[in-house]
Amino acid sequence: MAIKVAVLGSRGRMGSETCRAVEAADGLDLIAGIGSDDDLDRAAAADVVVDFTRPAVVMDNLRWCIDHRIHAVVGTTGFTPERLDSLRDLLKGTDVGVLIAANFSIGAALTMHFAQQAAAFYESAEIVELHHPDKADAPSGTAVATAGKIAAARAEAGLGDVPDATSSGLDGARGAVVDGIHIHGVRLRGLVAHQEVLFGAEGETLTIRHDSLDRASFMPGVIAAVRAVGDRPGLTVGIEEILGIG
Ligand SMILES: NC(=O)C1=CN([C@@H]2O[C@H](COP(=O)(O)OP(=O)(O)OC[C@H]3O[C@@H](n4cnc5c(N)ncnc54)[C@H](OP(=O)(O)O)[C@@H]3O)[C@@H](O)[C@H]2O)C=CC1
Ligand SMILES: O=C(O)C1=N[C@H](C(=O)O)C[C@H](O)C1
Repeated sequence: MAIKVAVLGSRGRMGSETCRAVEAADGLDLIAGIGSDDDLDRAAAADVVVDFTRPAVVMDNLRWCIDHRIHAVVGTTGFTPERLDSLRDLLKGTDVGVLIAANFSIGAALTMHFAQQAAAFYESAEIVELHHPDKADAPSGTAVATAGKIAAARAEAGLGDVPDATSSGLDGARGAVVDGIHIHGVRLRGLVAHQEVLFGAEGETLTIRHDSLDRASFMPGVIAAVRAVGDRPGLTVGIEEILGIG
């Protein structure tokens, strides 16, 4: 039987791309596209809700999904450790699956995986994320997730703080610091979603770069997550396990 899918944020950049991908996918049936003015009850018959909305509304959407026993695939950014803990609490004792990924592209998942592997070998690490200028949040969710993985690998390897002698400068000149890793954000017309992870040690640097040139790049991951989420009760963070690199 087809999986019935509702898309929240269906008139947005990612939501509209997702509606097209769901309609084109075998075994998936798009039953509702929901915008900010629409009643969520239009999604009540869905097996899976896909959320590409805004950090400010996504938690309310997920509470509604869990209350209605509907699985959710979430690409919206803004998931702090506190938000993830509160979702785990809400999911306890249910068979609902929620899968959240800051980035559904294969290349971004591989970038994070490679960055985590490289992190233990380099004294310095910084991230540059580059996006279209209509993006509302900074730094990107992908950069925040990447910083978390690098920081965890550094801690496990016993590395201390990244070296940085800056003692004076303009606010923001060294980027935002997430888990001890500096993240620099670029917003430029013409871009979609791009990230460079830079590592440095004495006499060498390593740069891992990923470019999403089209939002189509996110769709294989979204569709795979929609197919998988019903068999994964509880909270899944990232698509690494679905790709077999988790
Ligand atoms: N995980 C991933 O792979 C990716 C994640 N993202 C993330 O996805 C999110 C959306 O990005 P993007 O599509 O570019 O943003 P857009 O601004 O293009 O789309 C967001 C949409 O959400 C709608 N919306 C807002 N509130 C609600 C609500 N309560 N119910 C239903 N719809 C609502 C908006 O409608 P309205 O205009 O009417 O307010 C808008 O159409 C961001 O957090 C972004 O970072 C983006 C790309 C890839
Ligand atoms: O807003 C975007 O466009 C993107 N958002 C996600 C993020 O913040 O990491 C994923 C990707 O970078 C595109």
